[in-house]
Amino acid sequence: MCGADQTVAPVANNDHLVQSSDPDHPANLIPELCRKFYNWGWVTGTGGGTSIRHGDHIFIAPSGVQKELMKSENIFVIQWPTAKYPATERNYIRKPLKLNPSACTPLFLTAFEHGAGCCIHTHSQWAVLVTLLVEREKGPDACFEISNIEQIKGIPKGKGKGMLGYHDTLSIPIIDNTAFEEDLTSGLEAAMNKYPDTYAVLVRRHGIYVWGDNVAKAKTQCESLDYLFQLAVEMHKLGLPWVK
Ligand SMILES: CSC[C@@H](O)[C@@H](O)C(=O)COP(=O)(O)O
Ligand SMILES: [Zn+2]
Repeated sequence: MCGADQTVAPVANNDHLVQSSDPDHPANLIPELCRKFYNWGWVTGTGGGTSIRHGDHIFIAPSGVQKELMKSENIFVIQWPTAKYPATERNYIRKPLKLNPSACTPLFLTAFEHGAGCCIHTHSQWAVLVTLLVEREKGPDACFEISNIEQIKGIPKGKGKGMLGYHDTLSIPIIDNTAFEEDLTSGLEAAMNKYPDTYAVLVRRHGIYVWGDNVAKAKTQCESLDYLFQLAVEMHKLGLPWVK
């Protein structure tokens, strides 16, 4: 098309940031992943979610919506890097009308500060049950530990350290839940500082935050952990120890 009457469509609210025909674009991947996570019992009843960093943009789902029905047009975009607090000053460069960003946003941003490319939050019942089986008396030292199970090899030893081996012990720190999601942020930061090699933090009576260098790693690590939590619950019922 050419000629003097050619018009340029106005750019409204940076909508182009969530419009792509690439299925791997974060604005398409987040809804697609959440549909899978819903079917796995990870994000039912609006709980849980996921966020992806793509260059200097963070893609975040809205709050309180049916996560499995979300569309790319519902996605928020934040310019990265950004301050985590206060919420109102977050640098949203795309904000869908009539929606609020996920209450998990400061927790996702904490994972990105830690070098993650994707962070997944689930309300998996296996994760919740494991937090109930680990003794609470251990306080800030509470950790889920398991060894000598093949699937442990799906979890990294730490950044640039390769994957855990069959005989290694996997340790996932557990923090206490809070009344409001964003108040979990300091607990998450403390657990990350105490366990700098961890890629996940369990939240007692709530679920888990899992992150990875990219989407595939965050997803497969989250799958491996969920497998291990389910196995651990069944082992507990049979009186089998988690660590050999
Ligand atoms: C079922 S309510 C769950 C929320 O309080 C929270 O824990 C959660 O995981 C999702 O928060 P959201 O703000 O909808 O992204
Ligand atoms: Zn939650």
